[in-house]
Amino acid sequence: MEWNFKEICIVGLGLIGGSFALNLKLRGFPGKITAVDINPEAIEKGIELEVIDSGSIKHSIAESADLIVLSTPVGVYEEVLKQIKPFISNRAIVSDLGSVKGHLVYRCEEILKGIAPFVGGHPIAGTEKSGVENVVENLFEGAKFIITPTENTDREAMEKIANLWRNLGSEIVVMDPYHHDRVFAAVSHLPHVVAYSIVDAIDKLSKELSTNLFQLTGGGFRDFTRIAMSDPVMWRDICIENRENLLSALKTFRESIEKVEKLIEKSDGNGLKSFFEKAREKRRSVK
Ligand SMILES: NC(=O)c1ccc[n+]([C@@H]2O[C@H](COP(=O)([O-])OP(=O)(O)OC[C@H]3O[C@@H](n4cnc5c(N)ncnc54)[C@H](O)[C@@H]3O)[C@@H](O)[C@H]2O)c1
Ligand SMILES: O=C(O)C(=O)C[C@]1(C(=O)O)C=C[C@@H](O)C=C1
Repeated sequence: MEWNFKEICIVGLGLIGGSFALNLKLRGFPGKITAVDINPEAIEKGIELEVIDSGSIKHSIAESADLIVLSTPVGVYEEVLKQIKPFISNRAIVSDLGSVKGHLVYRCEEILKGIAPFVGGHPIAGTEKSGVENVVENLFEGAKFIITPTENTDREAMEKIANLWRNLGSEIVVMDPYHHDRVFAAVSHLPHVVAYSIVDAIDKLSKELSTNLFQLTGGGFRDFTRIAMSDPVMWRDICIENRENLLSALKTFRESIEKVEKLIEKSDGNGLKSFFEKAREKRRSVK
């Protein structure tokens, strides 16, 4: 296996940054792994779990890295890049693992102009948990890793990032950054917002019925709302950074809800059956 990098510094050592570090180690990455986090406990835990070799709350730890990977919530990217900028070596590449790309990728390129090449990336794997204490072995194995180049992207840097993720067992998909945001507004951001909203609705219904409905839930509720246990800061930032695409996906979702609502109102059995059949076939086609 060719690794191309000698020292990787992860900025934001949470579930995803920590899982990235852990799986680099499990796959035999021979170099050093360091991390920066505003939370000293994340660094302590990362060292204790042997996920990183060393870490700090100071950005200066990144100065010997030849790869710096952002894995904070997307809302602080700008602040983080400005803080780390003075410490980026002239050999380093900067990449990220964030859930929103589009304008953010261009903003990162702008901040790093003349300093380091930036390669936007997004692993399509995760869990509803957060924090380095919840790292997952083989999280990226068989998962897609989206790379979002722009017309400015350094192709050699991009190939090195693609190779690194292939080494972790991921399948590389190359996508335009703005297209990425429309796609993931639909398949990831919309379901999360809907899951949080379902919980909100059931909470209201609990009050209406003077019954704690959450004590009476079964598998349907559990399967549907697992992701409503996801980190609120991460999802706040995703919703704001991908606002336009998410609003447009929500509009389409509202049309679907209105459609099924009308069928129920009319007690249209055939209509409902065909609506459910179509959705069932689509869902069954997804592995
Ligand atoms: N959780 C998922 O399923 C998932 C999947 C793919 C991508 N992502 C993306 O990965 C990134 C990280 O998500 P996560 O689930 O690991 O979140 P997390 O909450 O587990 O970890 C985020 C870490 O960033 C640190 N942090 C916050 N602000 C910081 C700052 N200014 N400087 C340095 N560190 C800071 C936090 O202390 C925390 O340790 C996000 O951008 C998210 O969109 C998440
Ligand atoms: O499995 C989960 O808990 C996830 O939410 C993972 C998930 C997703 O929506 O599929 C969440 C956000 C990411 O950017 C990528 C993956």
